Amino acid sequence: MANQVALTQRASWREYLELTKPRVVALLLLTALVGMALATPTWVAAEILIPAMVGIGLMASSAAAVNHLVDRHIDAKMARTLRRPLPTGALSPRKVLTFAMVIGILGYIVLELFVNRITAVLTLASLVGYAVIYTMYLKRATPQNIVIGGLAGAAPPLLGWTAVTGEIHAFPLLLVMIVFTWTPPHFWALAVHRAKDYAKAEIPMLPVTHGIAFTKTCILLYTILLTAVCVLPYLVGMSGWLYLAGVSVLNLIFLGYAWKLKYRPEKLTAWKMFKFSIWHLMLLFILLLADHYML
Ligand code: HEM
Ligand SMILES: CC(C)=CCC/C(C)=C/CC/C(C)=C/COP(=O)(O)OP(=O)(O)O
Repeated sequence: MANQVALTQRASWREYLELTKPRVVALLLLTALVGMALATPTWVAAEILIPAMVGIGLMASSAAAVNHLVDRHIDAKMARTLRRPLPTGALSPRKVLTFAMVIGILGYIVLELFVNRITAVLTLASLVGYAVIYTMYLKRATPQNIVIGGLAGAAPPLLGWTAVTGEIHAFPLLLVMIVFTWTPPHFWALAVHRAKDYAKAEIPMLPVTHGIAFTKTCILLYTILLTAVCVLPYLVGMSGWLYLAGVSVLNLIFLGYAWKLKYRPEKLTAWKMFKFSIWHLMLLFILLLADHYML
């Protein structure tokens, strides 16, 4: 009996954790950390680093939980998402709403009290951008949904920077541009792989509205654009040769995938490109960090 109770409790913890899209939030937090680090020549003071990571992490998790809540009916129609806590009935909509509100408000208070107003307000704007503008409106309205909605997910490097300096600067905006141009190849590669799922759920993702061939062309064009945007931190003197050399290798591999997907696709090329997109962005931000502290 006691074991049974412990098992139920553990299962429910896992479900709340799943609501927060933990791996996505972890990568968002890495980009915020790099935004903080690049804002100062020394290491970031723990008094800012800890509350900024906690506050941004809580608010991004809250946005992810709202996305689970609002999308529960379409998630139930797609093979990839039908085992989520709301479609399975493991959590009720009321519990998810309460959870999202509690962690969202907590995150805002942490940023407002221990970081600064500008970071709190910009993080709130990102939460609204993803949970309301993207999830409730754009996702169902236009195939450009993820391009525009991508701005919310691209904001964390700027949030990190403002947490340390209290002001907006062109340097973190370059990092925002990198994540912004990375998002279409990241998502459309997955959408090509899962096009049937999105069609079944009647979500107007690009492969559904404009076909697979056109989506692959867009992926290739955005990947070329991303390659150019990634050079900007080096050109403005924000990063050095270590970043430039590393990011060039990453971009060559990413371009290779985009080219293969368009002209020589195999069954799993789109899925492999999606998987690589995550390594691409993670290693790119680690390179920025290494370049900043090692050189
Ligand atoms: C509008 C923008 C975005 C859209 C539509 C999008 C879409 C998706 C989707 C549908 C998945 C799930 C794939 C699966 O079920 O395996 C995914 C996975 C992922 N995304 Fe994104 N994404 C976006 C932006 C971002 C951003 C900004 C980041 C981080 C900086 C990110 C990081 C990740 C990571 C780490 C995963 C893997 C999660 C896992 O393995 O559980 N995404 N993305
Ligand atoms: C405060 C702040 C920084 C907010 C960041 C917002 C955030 C969590 C962005 C992640 C983007 C993402 C995973 C989109 C997928 O949604 P989807 O509904 O298209 O994918 P799904 O079908 O897997 O749910």
